[in-house]
Amino acid sequence: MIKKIAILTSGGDSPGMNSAVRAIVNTAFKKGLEPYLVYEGYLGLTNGNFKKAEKSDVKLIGSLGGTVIYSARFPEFKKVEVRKKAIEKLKEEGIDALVTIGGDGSYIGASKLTEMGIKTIGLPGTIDNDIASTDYTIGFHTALDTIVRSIDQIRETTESHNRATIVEVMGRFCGDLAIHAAIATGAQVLSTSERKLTEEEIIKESQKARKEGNRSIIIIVSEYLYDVNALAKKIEAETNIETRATILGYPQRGGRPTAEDRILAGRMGAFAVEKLIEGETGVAVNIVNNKLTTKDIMEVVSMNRPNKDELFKQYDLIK
Ligand SMILES: Nc1ncnc2c1ncn2[C@@H]1O[C@H](COP(=O)(O)OP(=O)(O)OP(=O)(O)O)[C@@H](O)[C@H]1O
Ligand SMILES: O=P(O)(O)OC[C@H]1O[C@](O)(CO)[C@@H](O)[C@@H]1O
Repeated sequence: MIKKIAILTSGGDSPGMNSAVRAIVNTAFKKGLEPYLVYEGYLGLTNGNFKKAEKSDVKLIGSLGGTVIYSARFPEFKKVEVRKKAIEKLKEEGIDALVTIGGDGSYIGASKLTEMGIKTIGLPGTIDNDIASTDYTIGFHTALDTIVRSIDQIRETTESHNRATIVEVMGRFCGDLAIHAAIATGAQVLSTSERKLTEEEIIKESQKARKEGNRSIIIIVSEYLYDVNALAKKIEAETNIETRATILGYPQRGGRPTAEDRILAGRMGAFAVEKLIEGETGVAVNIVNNKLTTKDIMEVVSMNRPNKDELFKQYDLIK
C-alpha cells in the first residue's frame, strides 16, 4: 500500500508538464494519498528539495507553460552513490513512490531507482515526441503549433522578398516536429535524421522549387544536422536564390499548452496515480490509439521508434 508519492519534472521542460502535476496532485488527494512536490528534477531529489503538496500549489497552473516545480539536467544522477543519497532523502520523509515526468533520459533515471527498490512510474514529458511506446508525448502538439505559427510568419517575409529560408527546428534526433511542421506549412524541402538530405540535394530541391514558380522556398531541417548559416550561404552562391537561415530555438519549448496537451497530461496524470495504487511500478504511461496503457520503462527506452515512411510519403504528395 502506498501512502506518500513524490512528483518531479526532469530534462527539457515541455508545455503540459504543469497540467500533469496538477492532475497527479488532485488525484492523489482524492485517493487519500499524500503528494509531495520535488523541485528541479533529480537534482532536487538528491538534495531533499521537496515539500508536501497543498491543493493551492496546483491551483490555476494547468494553463501555464514551463514547469512550476522546475527542471534540471543533472548528469551526476547516473552515479549510484548519488542515487543512494536521493533514496535516503525519500526514506527520511517516508515517501513510497515517485512519478517522473520527462523524456527517455529521465525514464532511465526512474528505472535505476526502481532497481534500487523505489516504486516509480513515468509520464512522457518532452516536445520531441521521441518516446517510441506512445503516440504522443506531453508538449509535442504545443511545440508543433509554435513552429507552424513561426513558419507562417517566415513564409510571409520569404514570399515578399523572393527568397529561400532554412528553418531549423528542435527534436533532438527525432524528426517528428520537422515532418509534421513540413506537412502543415507546405515547406518545399525537408531534411531530418530519418531522411537526411545532403547539402547538394537541398540545393537541387530548392532549385526545383524555384523552377516550379515558387517565390518563397521554405527548407525545414532538424537540429544537429547542418551549420544552417553556412548552408544558406552555399545555397545562395550556387543557385543565386537569396537565402536566409533561422534557428527557431527555445521559443519552441515555451508557451501555454494547447488544449490537446493539457488533456493528454491530465489524463496521463490521473491514470499514473491509479496504476501506482494498483501496484504497478517501473512502468511508463503511454497513449496508443487514444487509449492509456503502461509498459515496462526499460523496454520503452530500448524500443525502436516507429518507421516514418508513410509520413514522408504523404509529405511528398502534399507539398
Ligand atoms: N543513464 C542514466 N542514469 C540515471 N539517470 C539518468 C540517466 N540518464 C539521464 N538521467 C537523468 O535524467 C535527467 C534527464 O535526462 P536528459 O537530460 O537526457 O533529458 P530527457 O529526460 O531525455 O528529456 P529531453 O527530452 O528534454 O531530452 C538527467 O539530467 C539525469 O538526471
Ligand atoms: O535545454 P537544453 O539542455 O539546451 O536542451 C535542448 C534539447 O532539449 C529539447 O528541447 C528537448 O529534448 C531538444 O529538442 C533539444 O535538443
